[in-house]
Amino acid sequence: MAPPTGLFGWFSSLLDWLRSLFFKREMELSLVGLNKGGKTTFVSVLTTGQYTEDMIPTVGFNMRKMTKGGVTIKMWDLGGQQRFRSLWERYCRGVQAIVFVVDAADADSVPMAARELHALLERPSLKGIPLLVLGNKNDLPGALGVEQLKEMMNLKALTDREVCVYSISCKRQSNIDVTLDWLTRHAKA
Ligand SMILES: Nc1nc2c(ncn2[C@@H]2O[C@H](COP(=O)(O)OP(=O)(O)OP(=O)(O)O)[C@@H](O)[C@H]2O)c(=O)[nH]1
Ligand SMILES: [Mg+2]
Repeated sequence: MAPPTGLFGWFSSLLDWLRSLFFKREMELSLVGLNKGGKTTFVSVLTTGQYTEDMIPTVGFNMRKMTKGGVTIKMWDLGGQQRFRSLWERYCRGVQAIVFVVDAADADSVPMAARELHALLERPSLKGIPLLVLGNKNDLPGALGVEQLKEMMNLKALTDREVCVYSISCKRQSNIDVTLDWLTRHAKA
């Protein structure tokens, strides 16, 4: 971790540290979404702080763990290719949040992403689990914004759970901090 600068930075790291001593919490989340959306890249940015260009498609799934402000986050990073989508439901059961990553710069893929999302969330085993939709690759020209994604993916129809949407870029590391804040707020007490 980079040393904090100034008194405020020092004080806030101290608070983080104290919080982590007294309030250890954990959470489990699953990352789903069509292939090439950027799920594995997102996990890599969160855990290493580095953006790497040459990701290989996920076969089956990967599991990664990280700790942030006393919250241990266990992440199931699932393969998005057609043949792995039948695994999603099993790995989403019992998690504190489902994170659905969309390639916001590939508008043609959004209807298919929306179909897969709604089909997944119809499963009774996943009832009520909070959903975070990440419109990734907002560094690319023409990337869809939050309102466009809400509309195109018919997110208004999801009324039985908390739904949040952020526009992010793993490449520019934009909005990664607010995403991580949302996640840690959903840890088990
Ligand atoms: N421009 C841009 N490209 C990105 C961004 N995030 C990821 N990519 C690229 O998108 C491609 C796919 O990324 P992955 O992380 O492998 O996607 P995935 O969702 O894990 O794909 P599967 O494992 O097949 O489901 C890679 O070439 C990444 O470099 C981003 O924020 N901006
Ligand atoms: Mg992947």
